[in-house]
Amino acid sequence: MEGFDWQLWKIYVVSFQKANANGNYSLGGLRRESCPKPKPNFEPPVMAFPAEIPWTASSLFSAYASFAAFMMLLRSVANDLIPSFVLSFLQSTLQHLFTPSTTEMTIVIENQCGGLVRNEVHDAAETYLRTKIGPSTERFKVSKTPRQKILGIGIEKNQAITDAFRGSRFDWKLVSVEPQGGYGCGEKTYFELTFNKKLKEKVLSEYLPFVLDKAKEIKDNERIVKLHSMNCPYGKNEFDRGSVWGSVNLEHPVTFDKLAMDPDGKKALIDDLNRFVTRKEYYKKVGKAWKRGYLLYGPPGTGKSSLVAAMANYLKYDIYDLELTSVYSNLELKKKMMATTNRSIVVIEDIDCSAEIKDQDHGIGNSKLTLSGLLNFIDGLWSSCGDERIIVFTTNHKDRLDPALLRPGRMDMHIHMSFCKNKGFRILAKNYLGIEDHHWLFDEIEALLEVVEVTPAEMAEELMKNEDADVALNGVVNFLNRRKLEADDNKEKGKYGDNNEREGKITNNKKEEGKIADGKDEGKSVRLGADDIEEEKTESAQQCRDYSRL
Ligand SMILES: Nc1ncnc2c1ncn2[C@@H]1O[C@H](COP(=O)(O)OP(=O)(O)OP(=O)(O)O)[C@@H](O)[C@H]1O
Repeated sequence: MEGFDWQLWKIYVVSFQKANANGNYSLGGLRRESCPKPKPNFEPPVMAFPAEIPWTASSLFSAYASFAAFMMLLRSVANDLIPSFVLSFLQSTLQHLFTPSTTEMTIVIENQCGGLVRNEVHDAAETYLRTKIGPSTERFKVSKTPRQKILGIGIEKNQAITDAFRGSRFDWKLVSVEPQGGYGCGEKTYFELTFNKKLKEKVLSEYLPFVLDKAKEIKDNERIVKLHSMNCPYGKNEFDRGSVWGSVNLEHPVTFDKLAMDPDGKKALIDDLNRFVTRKEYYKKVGKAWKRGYLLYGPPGTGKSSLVAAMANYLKYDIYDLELTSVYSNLELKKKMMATTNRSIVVIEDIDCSAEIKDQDHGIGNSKLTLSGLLNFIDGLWSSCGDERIIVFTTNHKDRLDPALLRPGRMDMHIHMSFCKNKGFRILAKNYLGIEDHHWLFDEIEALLEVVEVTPAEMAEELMKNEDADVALNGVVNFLNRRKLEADDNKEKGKYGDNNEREGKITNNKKEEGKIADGKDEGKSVRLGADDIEEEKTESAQQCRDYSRL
């Protein structure tokens, strides 16, 4: 046949034989001696294999070009003649037959669960995998907002991260898809989690729950605790927009181990908090709102406010400082309480004297703040507006509180913050002077503390006066001796010694008692204090826990 390249035909036939019969031929090095010799007198157009054909690079290239052209022709003929569903069936069957079966499986974790609801697994993976960025990671993100104290790091798109969990390997990849929709369509991201097929059950029942738990723990640790106040001097930030509260970051560095408290009492409180935060299902089961009330009582300067800050730092709960003197009606109280968030501590400080309720001259019901309004928020309204709430009342005079406030179920735990005693002093000496063990002045100081009443705040002030332990502790001894002499001289001036400030407070509170009595005479239910509470009765009714043994 004129113009037909028989040499190319030979290459085609040879390579075809190799692919099917796994013979001796290979495309890169054709062994011409293996080719069947053409029959004598063999002539085109019958297939011919000239015996001595030189195999050059150009002839190989021409062969490839001819083969490609032939395949294209075949394909277009097949497309024209064979129905498309038959073609796709053949295609998938061939693919199934020739694709080696993989041992791996991939889970796709999208950022949304449908609609606008965030996929918690995606968010948890994002948080968790940040901790897995290591030397093998090629790219990752770094950011910082003005409110952040430390740099935030994040996973970069298409970056693979490898994790190990209980002896198994897991490969993660963050994939980003350009938004398809119009304006307002955010970037869509998803994680691909690839693992051995055999681990499917382990992934669903162990690994992913582990990632969720771990992410929650990381978030909790990173959480910045906020102090919300009704009259926040710094105004409202972007998170408080539309809220009745303003907030600042709670910078109070106090922790439980820095607090001068009886160790047993401190442990009991920490155990109680730990139990509370893990009992979501329990509260649901018994049909109670997930809340807890604490009453902190004791003289000024014994650490009541510090204890609230320590609780907030420990739980990573925000604090809402509710000043009852600025709340004028039950309705206002309701609005303020509804604007608080879950996982928060609502503090009402000095409830005995701050609750100088301002009745309005006009109106009834919600137009004034009443004790029953407050109780309703603790038991009724509060119960229905949120989870994981803690309410703390502080008072210098527990005996002046209305028994209704102390009823079981309202204040679950009563904590007495008392004067500085030996164990409390040791904690302060460690905090302020770094004394871990013993100091030669400790015995003298501890003997004085048995007979002298000083608050932890006063003791802390003395300890801060000098960094040299000997000098500071000598100062403490002198201070305690002075106080002892003064107390001996002024025993008749009352149990707080000659502290004029305190006397003033007591006097004022006594004045207030008068007011309260007057209020009751007038039949008003608005005074939160009470001057006729029997301590014994209240204590026994409450099964009150007293942690005064400092
Ligand atoms: N128990 C304590 N342990 C450690 N430090 C304390 C303790 N009590 C008081 N202090 C120190 O005294 C300061 C004042 O204490 P704090 O305001 O917590 O007392 P308080 O009982 O709330 O007083 P008040 O009743 O006047 O509000 C604290 O900042 C802290 O430095």
